[in-house]
Amino acid sequence: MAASCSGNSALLHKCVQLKSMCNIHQSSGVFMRRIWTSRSKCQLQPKLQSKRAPQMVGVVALEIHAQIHATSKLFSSSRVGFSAPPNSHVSFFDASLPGTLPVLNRRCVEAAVMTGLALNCRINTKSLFDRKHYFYADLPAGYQITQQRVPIAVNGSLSFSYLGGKKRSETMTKSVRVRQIQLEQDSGKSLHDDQRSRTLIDLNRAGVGLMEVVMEPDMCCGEEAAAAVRELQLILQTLGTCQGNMAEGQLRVDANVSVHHPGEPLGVRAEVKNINSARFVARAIDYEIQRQIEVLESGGTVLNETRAFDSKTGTTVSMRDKEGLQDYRFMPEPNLPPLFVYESVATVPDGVDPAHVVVIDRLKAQLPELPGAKRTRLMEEYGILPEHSFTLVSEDGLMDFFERVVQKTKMEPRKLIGWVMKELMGNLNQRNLKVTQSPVSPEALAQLLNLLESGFISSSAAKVVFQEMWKAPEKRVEHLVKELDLGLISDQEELVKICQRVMDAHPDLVQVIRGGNKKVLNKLMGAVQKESKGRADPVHLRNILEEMTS
Ligand SMILES: Nc1ncnc2c1ncn2[C@@H]1O[C@H](COP(=O)(O)OP(=O)(O)OP(=O)(O)O)[C@@H](O)[C@H]1O
Ligand SMILES: [Mg+2]
Ligand SMILES: [Mg+2]
Repeated sequence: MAASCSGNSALLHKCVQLKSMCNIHQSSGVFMRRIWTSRSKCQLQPKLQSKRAPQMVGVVALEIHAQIHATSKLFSSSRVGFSAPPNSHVSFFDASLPGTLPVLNRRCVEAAVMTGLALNCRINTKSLFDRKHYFYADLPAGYQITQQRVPIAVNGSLSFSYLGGKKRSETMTKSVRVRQIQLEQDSGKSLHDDQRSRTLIDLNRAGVGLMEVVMEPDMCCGEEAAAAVRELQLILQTLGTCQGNMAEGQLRVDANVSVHHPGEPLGVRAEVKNINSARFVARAIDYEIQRQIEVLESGGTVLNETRAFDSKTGTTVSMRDKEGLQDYRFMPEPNLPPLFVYESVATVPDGVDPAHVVVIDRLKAQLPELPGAKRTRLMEEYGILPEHSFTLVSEDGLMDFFERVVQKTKMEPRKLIGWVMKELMGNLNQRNLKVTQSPVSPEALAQLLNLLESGFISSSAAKVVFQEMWKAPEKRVEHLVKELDLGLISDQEELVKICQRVMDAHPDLVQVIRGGNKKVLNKLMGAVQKESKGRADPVHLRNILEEMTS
């Protein structure tokens, strides 16, 4: 494998065909199955393969930096704003002027505790802050305040599901361990001015609160890691602890990747830093797994190094050697006392105002319904398919839209979901609109579906009305149906007349039906619906046509 694929382009080509073997629970959680992201050439050549040791597999762990959604920074009262003019949100502390001291922002601590609870972590009622030293122009103090020794939350898990399998229609469920969540400061930003060969520093981001979610090496391929990132993003957005906009750097992923033979100790990891989209996470990891396999198979060694993902070439490139060179000289932060949070109001010591401290029970009570629970409830309560529950939960506002329609209509949720997925989402996607921007309200859609359910209009007529509602949202649904003359034909004679006209126009079809081929009746029905603009009740129409062609 290595001999023929030493160049970058060959590697890239193979990477696209990467096979990642993952042992993973299926949705029932009862049995294990293997999934393949795609097939590699090697897998298709069993003769070559059989002489070799078992194939190496990837091992992946993520470290995710999530910017805390708060109005001010972690240790200062400066505002947090993504697109503010450079250096407009910088306090003396953020710029590390001598004599300034950190003051912990309670909102950031609450966000970390809520996130810890949502990720099934144990919350440390006493946690500590440390200094981690490194020298970058955008880190004015020369160190970052973080939580290396005792972080705020530990020993959690992140469960996520995604559609996988051969046809991408099976729900795969997986759980990865969360080692810890630590509170830390973000750095500033270096802006490189290539024309004048200089670097400018913007400290607006310096000191913004971050939660670093550190996972254990429990994943095996890019697809899994991307699904984990998407799920964490949704959880954080649901909690409101991070806005999760990856393009704006609110969620940044470092992917730790190694390869080994199953059953043997883990290999040396390389860390691909600062990946800013879930899709790139998948691509970077799959590339990196394949690169490391190539290196080892051609007799080389994998370096413990930091790499960067280049989205243009789809490759990872070395940034710096990590081992040995990086000594962070960790030390306790002398300007911050231990951080105490309390299990319940009852455990808050005398003399401390419970209103001014973080109480875990209080935050637990505020936890919203999380994405995983939402999906399960949607499937159990409304009997809808897993893939539909995914879309409902992932699209902002869609689940709320769906549930409001359910409340106001007599139509079965399982039938109704088709209207939401096909008609509503189809129209929104075509026009690049969000659910909240839909001109058709849930109430209006419910009225339309009620007319359909009560037999006042046919489903094809309802689709026409839906399009009209889109164009004229101010008009009442009943009014539109009348205006378009789309109510079902209740006059039997009129329907018989239309049927006769259609039969006269299609004598060939009538002959085939009379000859015994009853399936062709559907064609005749379609022609009548076309002629009547979908105004014939299908059951009634079938009865009439059956009689007239007998
Ligand atoms: N052999 C391995 N293969 C893949 N991932 C690994 C391996 N060994 C450790 N990891 C993962 O690497 C990460 C180590 O993160 P940690 O924050 O402890 O150290 P760091 O990466 O050196 O520090 P930082 O990136 O924060 O400066 C964890 O997510 C851990 O699960
Ligand atoms: Mg880390
Ligand atoms: Mg790291």
